[in-house]
Parts: sequence; C-alpha cells; structure tokens
Amino acid sequence: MKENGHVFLIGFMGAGKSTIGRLLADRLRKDFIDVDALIVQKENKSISDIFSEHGEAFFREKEAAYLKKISGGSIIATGGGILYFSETLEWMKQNGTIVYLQAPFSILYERIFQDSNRPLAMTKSEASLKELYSKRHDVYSSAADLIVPTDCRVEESVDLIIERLQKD
Ligand SMILES: Nc1ncnc2c1ncn2[C@@H]1O[C@H](COP(=O)(O)OP(=O)(O)OP(=O)(O)O)[C@@H](O)[C@H]1O
Ligand SMILES: O=C(O)C1=C[C@@H](O)[C@@H](O)[C@H](O)C1
Ligand SMILES: [Mg+2]
Repeated sequence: MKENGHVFLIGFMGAGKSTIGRLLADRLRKDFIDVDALIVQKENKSISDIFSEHGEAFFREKEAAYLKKISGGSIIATGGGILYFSETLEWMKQNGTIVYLQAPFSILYERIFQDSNRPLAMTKSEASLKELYSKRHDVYSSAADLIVPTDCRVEESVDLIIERLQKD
C-alpha cells in the first residue's frame, strides 16, 4: 500500500465497492468515502435524477472533480464509470493503489438488475450491460494494481485485499 495514498476500489456495478470499502476502512482504521454517495450529498439529488436532469457527461465531470478533493489515505469506493476520463486514471495511479473487484457478469447481473439506484442497470438490456461489462473488464484489468475476486463471501474478499495490500 502506498504511504499516505488512497485505496481506490474499482469495478462494475454490484462488484462490491461500497460493501467492501466500508468493511475495509473499519479493518484498516481509515476513512471511507463512497464517491456515489458524495455526489448525491453535494448535489442534493439522487444519481438517477442527476442522470435524467443533467445527463451522464455532467455526472462524470462531477465524479472526477469530487474524487480529486478527497483528503489523502482514504478507502474510496468509486463509481463503476470512474475511468470514463483517461486523465482520471493517471491521477489515481499517482495518488494510491487501484484494486479491481472482479466477479463474473452473471453474478453481477443478479445483484444489480432492477435496482432503481443504478440508472444504467435500469435503462440497459441484459445484452448491452454484458457488452459494457466486457469493455470495462479490459479497462479495469489494465488499470489495476491488484485484482480481487468478489464471487465469494464478503469477508474472504476483504481478507484477501488486506493480505495483498500489505505485500504491495
Ligand atoms: N464477496 C463479496 N464482495 C462484495 N459484495 C458481495 C460479495 N458477495 C456478495 N456481495 C453482495 O453484492 C452486493 C454488492 O453491492 P455494492 O453496492 O457493494 O456494489 P458496488 O460495486 O458498490 O456497486 P455500484 O457500482 O452500483 O455502486 C451487496 O449486496 C453485497 O452484499
Ligand atoms: O457503472 C456506472 O457507470 C455507474 C455506476 C454507479 O456506481 C454510479 O456511479 C452510476 O450509476 C454510474
Ligand atoms: Mg457502490
């Protein structure tokens, strides 16, 4: 783990970034920030309302801007689309360790489908979500310092991240 650096959890919707982030922060005694929740709080609107009122590009700009304001050494659950801007990835590489939470599409689909808090999952068909998953899988994999499976018990994923961060 980089000294004073953040731990960025990346991965597709339902991969467990929010769930794992909270537990990881407790175990490592660090602050936990969920970028999705931060945007909702700062903009005082739900993610779905931001998407429908201002569009996806507006959401992505806010996401990148709020991410960069988080103070050092936090555990950060990013949004699934955080790598939308390549410049954000460069910033993340310089400011912490990037952990890709990975699970097969079929498992993630079961976790996210019909969840009204995830506008992309609500508006896209299973086939187009699968296509998005495949594209993102390549981007997340090449961005990651560590890849950790989340198609297991939550505690196993958390233990694995801690073990690998200590070696990193
Ligand atoms: N090993 C695991 N790690 C993480 N989450 C798991 C695991 N096994 C089951 N889950 C479940 O999967 C769901 C993951 O949802 P969560 O909201 O944490 O995902 P997310 O990556 O933050 O999604 P989003 O990008 O939409 O915010 C939770 O309901 C959690 O309990
Ligand atoms: O995968 C995505 O593009 C998104 C995931 C969510 O975490 C939110 O950031 C938003 O719904 C977009
Ligand atoms: Mg989340």
